[in-house]
Amino acid sequence: MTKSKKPFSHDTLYATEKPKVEKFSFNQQVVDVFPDMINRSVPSYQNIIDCVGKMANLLCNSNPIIYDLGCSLGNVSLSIAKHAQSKNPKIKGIDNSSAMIERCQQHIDAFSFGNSISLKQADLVSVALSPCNMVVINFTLQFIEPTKRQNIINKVYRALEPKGVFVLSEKIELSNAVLNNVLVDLHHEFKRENGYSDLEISQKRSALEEVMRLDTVKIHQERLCEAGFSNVCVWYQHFNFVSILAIK
Ligand SMILES: Nc1ncnc2c1ncn2[C@@H]1O[C@H](C[S@+](CC[C@H]([NH3+])C(=O)[O-])CC(=O)[O-])[C@@H](O)[C@H]1O
Ligand SMILES: O=C(O)C(=O)Cc1ccccc1
Repeated sequence: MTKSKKPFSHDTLYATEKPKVEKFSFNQQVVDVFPDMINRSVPSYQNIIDCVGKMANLLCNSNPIIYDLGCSLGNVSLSIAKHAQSKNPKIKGIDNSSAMIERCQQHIDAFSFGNSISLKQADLVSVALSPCNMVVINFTLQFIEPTKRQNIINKVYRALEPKGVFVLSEKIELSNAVLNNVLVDLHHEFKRENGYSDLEISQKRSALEEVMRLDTVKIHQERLCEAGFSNVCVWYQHFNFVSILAIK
């Protein structure tokens, strides 16, 4: 029997007070509200998605192989398929959440780009990457245990062909506590403006505490340098959300 395609819902996961806030996980409940949650929680999310598609078109030659690591519902993959259509990309989306991958496949099937995107359920820590021309990790490294991050970046570097493109987007923290608090407050204000209450903001913050560990931009740059990247810049920042471009 085919699964019914439930429409996505408004995110109210943390709207009522919980006796105990469980650790955040990318389960079915999160998948069902994911588009609403990510757009209302990540400043300039849609703009970053569009720009990454345009970068693929600008920076890749014909027939590129492109990884979307931590693909969720495939928004990066779909943006690349759309903006870089004339380059005939072969896009590989990977995510370790079975609920996400299943819904991502339905989402991609609804578009006509299905034959350029293939999906796989796997953990970024252990998955092997084939030779490729571009890798995107959009807001996913932050969910991986910090001690395992360098190996993933090394693996990306080794898989990329010369002139290969790496886009790494992350929520960050600043080592300067005064400035860090300002950016955190600005982000919370962004969430309030998008309809989240103080209770929702604080319960989600507790849920994410052990699951999402943030690095500074300096740590990210050092990891990229350690892996071998010599061309690295921050190409986008909105509050405490950044996107870094590295070219091999
Ligand atoms: N170890 C892991 N291995 C593979 N996937 C993982 C792992 N840990 C977490 N994930 C997956 O990483 C994704 C993070 S969301 C990415 C948004 C997307 N890139 C987007 O541009 O829409 C970001 C967010 O929700 O803030 C989820 O789908 C997890 O299942
Ligand atoms: O919601 C937040 O506060 C965030 O930091 C971003 C986020 C977005 C979606 C899932 C997990 C974290």
